[in-house]
Amino acid sequence: MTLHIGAEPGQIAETVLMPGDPLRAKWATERFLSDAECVNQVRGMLGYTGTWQGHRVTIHASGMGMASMSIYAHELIRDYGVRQLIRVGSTGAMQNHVNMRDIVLAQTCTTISSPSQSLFKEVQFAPCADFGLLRAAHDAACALGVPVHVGNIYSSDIFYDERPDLNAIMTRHGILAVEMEAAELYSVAARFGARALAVMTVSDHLLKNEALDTRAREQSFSQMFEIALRAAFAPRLQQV
Ligand SMILES: O=P(O)(O)O[C@H]1O[C@H](CO)[C@@H](O)[C@H]1O
Ligand SMILES: O=c1cc[nH]c(=O)[nH]1
Repeated sequence: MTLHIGAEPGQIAETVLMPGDPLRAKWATERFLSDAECVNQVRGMLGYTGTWQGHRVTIHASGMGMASMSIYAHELIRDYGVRQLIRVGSTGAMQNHVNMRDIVLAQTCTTISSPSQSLFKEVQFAPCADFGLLRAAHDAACALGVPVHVGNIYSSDIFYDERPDLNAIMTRHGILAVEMEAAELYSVAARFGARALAVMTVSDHLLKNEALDTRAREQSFSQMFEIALRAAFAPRLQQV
């Protein structure tokens, strides 16, 4: 047990999928995993371990925001020996060519504040995805015929943003979409030598003012989970 995770040693798999929403973790477990057991309920941050096509995997929520992600990624890697972490989240598109429900793979993340900044100070660290996971996720999306975009995203620590000028700068510089966890996930994974990737579904469009409802965000992102699971267990990665 850690301060925030109630699982016993060995109850968490080396691969963890991390949705922000605990109820998305429950939904995805019921849909994708066999022989699943609930391994964490502390603070309602649900985590489940089971198998997908014979591979052991944990689906554990991160909560919203980089402060919350930072705690779970840290404890999962440091205390439970997790080796690869894939965020499975929703995101808001910032480009016209990115459409609702498209998949966004975060190659790198831009941020103006994150928990890791207290460590980096004047260093402008560039959090980036594990290339093997990124390539495997892109392959999986293409094989499934899902529209997919790979590039820079904006990890913000504010959902109700009062800085439209900032969003405009991000859009001008080609940033695909905004979300609230990936930069910190990549930074913590880098610190501990683990692999990380963020696979996201476009749930909102900042330029077109479109949005999915709450139920869709919780229970309709099956392609995103399929892509994340295929990427995690792509045959090539077993040899790493
Ligand atoms: O749907 P999740 O994975 O929670 O991701 C996005 O949704 C939340 C905001 O509504 C933030 O956590 C953001 O990153
Ligand atoms: O607009 C959005 C949509 C999802 N997540 C965010 O952080 N922002």
